[in-house]
Amino acid sequence: MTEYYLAVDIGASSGRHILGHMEQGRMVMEEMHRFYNGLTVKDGEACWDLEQLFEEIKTGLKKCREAGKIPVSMGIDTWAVDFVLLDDTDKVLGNAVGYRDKRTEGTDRLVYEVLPEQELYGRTGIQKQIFNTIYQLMAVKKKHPECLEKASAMLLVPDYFQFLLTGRKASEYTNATTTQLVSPKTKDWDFELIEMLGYPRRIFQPVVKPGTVLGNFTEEIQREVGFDCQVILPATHDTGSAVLAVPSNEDKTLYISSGTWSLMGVERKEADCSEKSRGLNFTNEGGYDYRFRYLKNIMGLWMIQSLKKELQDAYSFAGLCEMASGETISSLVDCNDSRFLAPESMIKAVQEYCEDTGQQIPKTPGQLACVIYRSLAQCYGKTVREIEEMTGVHYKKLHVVGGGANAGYLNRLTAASTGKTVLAGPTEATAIGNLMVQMMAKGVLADLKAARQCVYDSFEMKIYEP
Ligand SMILES: Nc1ncnc2c1ncn2[C@@H]1O[C@H](COP(=O)(O)OP(=O)(O)OP(=O)(O)O)[C@@H](O)[C@H]1O
Ligand SMILES: C[C@H](O)[C@H](O)[C@@H](O)C(=O)CO
Repeated sequence: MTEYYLAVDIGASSGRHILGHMEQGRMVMEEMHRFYNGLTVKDGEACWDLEQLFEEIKTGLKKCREAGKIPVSMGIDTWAVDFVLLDDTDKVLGNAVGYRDKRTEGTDRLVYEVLPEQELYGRTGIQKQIFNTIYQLMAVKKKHPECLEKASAMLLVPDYFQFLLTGRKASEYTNATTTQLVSPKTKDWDFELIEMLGYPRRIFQPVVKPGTVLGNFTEEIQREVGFDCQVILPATHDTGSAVLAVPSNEDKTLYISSGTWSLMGVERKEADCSEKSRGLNFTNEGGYDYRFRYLKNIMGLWMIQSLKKELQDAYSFAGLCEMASGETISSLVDCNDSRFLAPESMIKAVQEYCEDTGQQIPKTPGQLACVIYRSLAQCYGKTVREIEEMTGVHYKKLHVVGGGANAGYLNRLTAASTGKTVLAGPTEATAIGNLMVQMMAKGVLADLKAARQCVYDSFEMKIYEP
């Protein structure tokens, strides 16, 4: 009988339930449910609708039952850094504020009053992003101290959903590292740092590795969805899952996990917490098997997503990409400029940047998309050179995984700007990486090497030469 495994992969713009099984040594995937995700404003704060997302999670589970494809196990991954605080009756305290909200403005200074930025990087290895959990908790401490006082637990978003399914609280390691409160040496919470910052120690749950069996569904969930299954923690940070599925067993592999963000980097055995690395704003995110993802967060296709939304979804992603490829405008923006993180209008933000820098102002949808794609590609080129400088390795190929691997024009630009052969795909890398960890935990895939070989054998890649 076929054994199914279920990955629930929720990105910042969409979520999906993907069932996976093995057939003659290959992984076969089937999409069971897909749903929208995005931020909505509540009490003046940009929030995730976690209740709605949990409903979608259960809807997808019911669809598996209806199809007669009940998974042996399941696991959830989402974007990183965001969390909920729970009181001692497990009720959520305050809003589920999203990382693009402005509440963290100025909280970096408050953190650095406790510990200088250089020291913080030296002990966590995590890139400064104003939305990291460390700064978000400082915002809560400043604006809603009563929430921190009442809190008995902090759970990152996938940990929270998995708690709702099983009744068990834990902090999955790969996602926990994005809080900037975990030590790359001990792979555990840095309680000294946590206490210095005045965050209550009691709210931090035990850190557990991907592959941990969290437990079975509660009786209530079993009754509602109509079956029971094990919850096995994947790399719950979606980037952690996506990078697992980069189809290469070569020691020196360069990748971009391309979705809402473009996460460009390499895998390393040790974290580089040096001043030089901090200066270039590289991060050392915790990965499967205690590998580190040495990478840079680049603003990514969020810019295209925002453009598409602002144009009232009049064009598809494929359409925008195609239109952009026919344009000749040469204006470029610095994608990592903070003005692009959460602008009221992405169109205006791009146009103003071009105006401020004396470049041609893009006007049409095609021109706007062209400027964004070209700017992303330029940023990839610069980042590759920095990675090569930091690692002392010359890379020949660049793997692009995630939804952005569909963007043919961007892939062509990327090959040109980096000088690397671009291998695009798989596009559902995050779900695949999620499934890989469950299958490794169950012994269906022997180890990471075998699992990556299986991805290579199972999914197509498109090749773009520089
Ligand atoms: N056919 C296509 N042509 C061009 N671009 C595409 C196409 N399909 C998807 N994309 C790009 O991929 C992006 C979606 O990627 P993906 O589905 O991995 O994101 P996500 O899961 O919602 O978010 P996250 O990266 O946070 O996980 C879109 O924003 C779009 O820019
Ligand atoms: C904030 C983002 O969630 C995070 O940095 C990124 O790695 C991600 O999760 C992309 O989906």
